[in-house]
Amino acid sequence: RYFTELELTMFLSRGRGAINPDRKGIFDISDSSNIKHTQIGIWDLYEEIVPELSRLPFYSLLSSRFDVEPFLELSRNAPFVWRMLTDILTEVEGCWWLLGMYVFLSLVSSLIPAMTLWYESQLLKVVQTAVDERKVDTSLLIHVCVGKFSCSIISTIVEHLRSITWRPLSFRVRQFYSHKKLQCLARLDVPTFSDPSLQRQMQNAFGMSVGGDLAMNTVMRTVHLITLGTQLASQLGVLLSVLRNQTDGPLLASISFGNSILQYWQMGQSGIRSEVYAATTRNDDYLRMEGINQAINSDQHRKEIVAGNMGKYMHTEYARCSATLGEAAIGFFPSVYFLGRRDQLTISPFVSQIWGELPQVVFALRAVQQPSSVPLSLAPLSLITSTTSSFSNQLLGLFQQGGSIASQWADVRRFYEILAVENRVKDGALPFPENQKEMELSGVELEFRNVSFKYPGAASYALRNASFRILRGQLCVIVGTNGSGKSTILKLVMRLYDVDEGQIFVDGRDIRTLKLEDLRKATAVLFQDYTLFPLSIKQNIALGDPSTAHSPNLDDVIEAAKLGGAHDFISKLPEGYDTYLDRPVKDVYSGLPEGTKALFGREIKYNGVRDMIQSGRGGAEALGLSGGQLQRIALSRTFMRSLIESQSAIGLLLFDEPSASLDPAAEHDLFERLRNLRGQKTMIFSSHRFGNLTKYADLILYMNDSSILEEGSHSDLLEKNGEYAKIWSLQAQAFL
Ligand SMILES: Nc1ncnc2c1ncn2[C@@H]1O[C@H](COP(=O)(O)OP(=O)(O)OP(=O)(O)O)[C@@H](O)[C@H]1O
Repeated sequence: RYFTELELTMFLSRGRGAINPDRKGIFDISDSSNIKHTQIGIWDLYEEIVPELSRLPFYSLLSSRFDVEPFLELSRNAPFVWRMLTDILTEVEGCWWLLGMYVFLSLVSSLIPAMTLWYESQLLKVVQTAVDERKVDTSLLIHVCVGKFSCSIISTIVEHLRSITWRPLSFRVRQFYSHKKLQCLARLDVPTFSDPSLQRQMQNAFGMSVGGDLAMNTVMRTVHLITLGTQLASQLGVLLSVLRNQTDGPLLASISFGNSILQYWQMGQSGIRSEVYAATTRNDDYLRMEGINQAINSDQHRKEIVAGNMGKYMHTEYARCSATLGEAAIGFFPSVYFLGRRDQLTISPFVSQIWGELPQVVFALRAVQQPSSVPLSLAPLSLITSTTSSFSNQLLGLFQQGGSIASQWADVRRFYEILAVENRVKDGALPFPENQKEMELSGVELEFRNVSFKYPGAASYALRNASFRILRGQLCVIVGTNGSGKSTILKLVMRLYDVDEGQIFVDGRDIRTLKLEDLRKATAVLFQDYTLFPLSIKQNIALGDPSTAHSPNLDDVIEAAKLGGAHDFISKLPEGYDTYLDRPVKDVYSGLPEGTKALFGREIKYNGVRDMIQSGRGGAEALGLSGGQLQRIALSRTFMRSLIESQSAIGLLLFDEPSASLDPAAEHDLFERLRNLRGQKTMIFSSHRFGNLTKYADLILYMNDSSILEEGSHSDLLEKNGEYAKIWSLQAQAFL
């Protein structure tokens, strides 16, 4: 229970020494020798204890416990980055030269700082000679000035060209990877997709954005790392050439360099130290505050809040909790930021400040000690300190980039792993049905043999030792109490999940041997927990038959809607079949509220935009459709594939509570239509209402507590005078 409450936040891209978040080992918060507990406001933070020195760059190389993990991690991820690069180069049109150009320009721009530095050193030389000898080397001065100006001009041109190349490159890569991501997700089955570990992996790899951002960021950061390396090498060259001619140069350079390291160390002082940490809060007031906050902000609860008069209470309660908590009423990261800092003054900023002054002091001391060896001007001192600090900044930049690139590369690996993830429900090899004509005319035969099934992660069975047989063309009704396993049977027939024990046979063949696509093509289903897509009503219905959904025949859609009892109300909507059930793209308006005259007396009206959108395709949201009306749209989608004469390539119809939101007259009509239209196709209904259908059923399965208790026809079961008969008479009495 404790762990499920934990907001487990692994190291994402916080820089420095990335550690593989899915590395083996246990993060056990009760292990106090490895995990440190800190209370920050209302939050309990559990951090893996890391050695203090590990915040130094390349600590792992220097320490006695040589830690190869970050390097292994990089080498493990490198092939995936390589694959991404080859994918971009080979599959994205025109990316060869765009990427080549981008890398080339980046390299050129990385050499410019060193060239500038070199010209600066030359300039200082000119100044020093002028001071020493009272004469100016004009040709060198002109040479240096031209060089410096050229550097600035080249740098501006290169930056411009880089941004010109970057735009199309980034656009194409983004588009390519968003397709790839969608394609990958579209193929995942139910248990694989809802697996929490895959969900977490997707969160890391996709984040809030599409894969394109990941790919483009990786390319950019990797190129940046390479150019940083070049920049560093070229600056080192300049630095060495400057140091070579200066007495005390190495001493001054190492003092400046030491200061940069100290600053880097200070940067890591505040906040969370370890890359593996978890934080949780069990503060009742805070939990309640957040609950109220979420309820007030989402439109899902508005009805209840208004009707139940809860607004005022929620507001006062929120204020009370907030007052009780005071400053601590904030989320985890702000808590770390505001409350986690140690307020006492530490020694290191003083040290760093004083250290910053050291080069000048050393220089002065040396001048006093050995006046003859020191030049008259301070030019070399300033050159050495500026060159060294620029160099050490680049070097520290490299350390930081090196750390965050590792986590970026890890995201690339996760991305490709998700692309390759295998569905849990394995495809079969046998085509289905063996005889299409026969199936269309007389349906399929279905048999469950000792089937038991648990939902992934669930503790108890949703279906236990179920055995039954439905012959071709039969109508089967599954009745039973809530949660008894009715919908589960239908989900297993669709092979959304695989059984844990026992077998299911379709036309005498094990369901696992059949091609999944064929099986699903031969079946039409309406789930109890159906969903409608944020697309137009026409597309929602047309998707019942994906093979024609890209340009559906409107007559077929209307016919399906008539069968589903939806046509009448759809045609009354202003946009008819083009009405969007939920607009997937929100319109954009400026921040000023409509009707306001705040803008220098001008009235704000957005009607123009709205009319424009509504007169176009896919207009207003179909807000205000009732539950029953939405169910009819879902029914029409099922009919789209199943009962239209021209497209009746199916042999099995599954309906899970198809009439739950329908009024009695509509329910009666629906059942009549279904019975007439199904012909000889096999049909299974799940329902907890008795009567309308059970009378006509060839087979009734009465379920309770995940098991089939009784089976037979209506008259068989009445004769048996068991549970079914009891409930039947209860319901019948209610109507008498
Ligand atoms: N996705 C799921 N994950 C875990 N458990 C589930 C899931 N779906 C259903 N269950 C559980 O499996 C059992 C059977 O559920 P099922 O939906 O088959 O019942 P049902 O008979 O159709 O109920 P109802 O009449 O309320 O629709 C229930 O105990 C339910 O809580």
